Amino acid sequence: MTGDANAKEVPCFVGGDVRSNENIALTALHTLMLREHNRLARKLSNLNPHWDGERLYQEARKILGGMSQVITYRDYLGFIVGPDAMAKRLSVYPGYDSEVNPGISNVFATAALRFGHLTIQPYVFRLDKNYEEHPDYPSPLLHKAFFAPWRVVFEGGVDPILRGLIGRPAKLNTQEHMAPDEIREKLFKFSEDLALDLASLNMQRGRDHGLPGYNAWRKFCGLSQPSNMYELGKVLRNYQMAQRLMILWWENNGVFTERQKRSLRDVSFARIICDNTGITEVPEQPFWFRPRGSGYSSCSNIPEMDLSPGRRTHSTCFVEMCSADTAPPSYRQGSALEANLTSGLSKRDLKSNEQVKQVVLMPDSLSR
Ligand code: HEM
Repeated sequence: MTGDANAKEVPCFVGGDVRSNENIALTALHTLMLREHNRLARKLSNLNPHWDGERLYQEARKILGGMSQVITYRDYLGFIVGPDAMAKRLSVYPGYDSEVNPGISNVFATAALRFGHLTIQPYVFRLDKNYEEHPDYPSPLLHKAFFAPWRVVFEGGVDPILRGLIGRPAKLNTQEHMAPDEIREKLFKFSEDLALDLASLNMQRGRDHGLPGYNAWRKFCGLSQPSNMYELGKVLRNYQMAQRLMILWWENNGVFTERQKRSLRDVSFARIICDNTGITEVPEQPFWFRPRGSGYSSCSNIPEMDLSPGRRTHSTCFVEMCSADTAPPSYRQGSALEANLTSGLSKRDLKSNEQVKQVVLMPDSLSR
């Protein structure tokens, strides 16, 4: 499915993993390597006319596997880890060591290698043969290039895209420019029912995988472990960001007033069911199973949360009553604030309260 008016029906490329279609730049690289495989197979066939198809495939595949390691280790990694790490850890292959566990560590896949997400440009550049913006196929915004194989098939093939990858730089990674909205607000916008947020996915995936927190990794790297706002500001070289990070959790000072916190502590899952469904009788403790009867209450007996501490006369307010200028910073910045801990998103990247939209999930008959 795509939301682009020019989109044409083109099945996804088959590449062993559906992600070969994830964006057209990735599709272009997969296509390049696939062509290289076939080119090698043709050459090998000329050299060894007696080889059958299976042998040609396996030999070409073996060469390509070696090629991809040479290029990754010799040509790419040096730019990522720097010459010292290359010299210390990646210089000469020391030979097979059965004691070395070849598995990738959890933190590498779930956090470290995802550094690449901060190098993503908001456009997929497409350049002509002079390495200038392509006159016929301009560079699409990234969200218009997710799962869009039709752009490769009908818009000039892979050459303009490959020129764009080598003829334009990766995004510079700074505290003020971390993840662009193309991946924060519009990830897979046209192929998912709701757009996703890659920075949030990364953080949540870190929690799913039980990764230790920021200070644990600083310790691992021999760095200090900030324990208050001042120290955090110092290591981030950004006191404003440290302050925003420190007020994330709902019980922290400055997020809710004391009255609001008291009111929040009265919240109950039973009441939420009553308020948002046609159900009129619920167990007071929905997580404790008991057959209907004792322990069940009519919704009219279950107290509602008191929203009055959120009236707009207060300097802090419940989010649904706030306008952007009266909302405390934690709300103005929305859930993306949390992203700052690992990715340091800029204020301008963060969602303003005005942009928070209500999601209607209930049929009309049930909404009150
Ligand atoms: C347009 C470019 C990219 C997009 C849209 C993208 C998107 C994604 C998505 C959606 C995931 C899964 C997130 C989750 O549910 O946890 C992911 C995982 C990942 N990404 Fe990217 N990514 C891109 C580029 C990159 C780059 C350039 C790198 C590294 C150089 C990278 C490294 C990774 C790694 C290591 C994972 C975890 C894979 C796994 O453990 O299965 N990504 N990416």
